[in-house]
Amino acid sequence: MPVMHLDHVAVATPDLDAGSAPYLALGLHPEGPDEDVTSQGVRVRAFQVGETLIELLMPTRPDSPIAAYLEKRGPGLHHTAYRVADLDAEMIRLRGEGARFLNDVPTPGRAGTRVAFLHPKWGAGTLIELVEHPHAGNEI
Ligand SMILES: CC[C@@H](C(=O)O)C(=O)SCCNC(=O)CCNC(=O)[C@H](O)C(C)(C)COP(=O)(O)OP(=O)(O)OC[C@H]1O[C@@H](n2cnc3c(N)ncnc32)[C@H](O)[C@@H]1OP(=O)(O)O
Ligand SMILES: [Co+2]
Repeated sequence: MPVMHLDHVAVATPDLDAGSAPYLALGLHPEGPDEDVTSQGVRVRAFQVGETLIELLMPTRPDSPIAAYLEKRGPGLHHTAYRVADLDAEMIRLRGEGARFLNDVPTPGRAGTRVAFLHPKWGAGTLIELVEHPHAGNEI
């Protein structure tokens, strides 16, 4: 069984500056510049907390999954993401356990990562993402 590591906790917000306020008050600082992830229609601002990031996600187009989430549920916790060393192998393993992925194949994520999402029904009511980093960060 692979070791899992909490890579990030994602929060949906309609406004990155307003959404940042609680984290700045907690004394956290953005990790680098905001990043547009065009494949997902989001702009991301990340705050490092230990080995985990809080990622604020703002939609950049109306068909973004984050725009749909904000419309239905309003701002709040969107998903948790777990770092894996080999995403393709982990997708095969989890499919063998009956997991229901939303992607057939990995898609680009933030900072050069490859990511895949599991359906919230499979995640017992939460959206779960798996993340593979492009370099040594995979050694977990
Ligand atoms: C920054 C880039 C990248 C990274 O590097 O980390 C990202 O994180 S991108 C993040 C945004 N991208 C995604 O979320 C992609 C995967 N998501 C999706 O495909 C869809 O959002 C979804 C999960 C399939 C939902 O799509 P939607 O059109 O809203 O479908 P439904 O309304 O039918 O939802 C089905 C079912 O799931 C519940 N739901 C939806 N979103 C969530 C959620 N975030 N957490 C928990 N549950 C969720 C929804 O309420 C429905 O439940 P029922 O009503 O009981 O059927
Ligand atoms: Co994510």
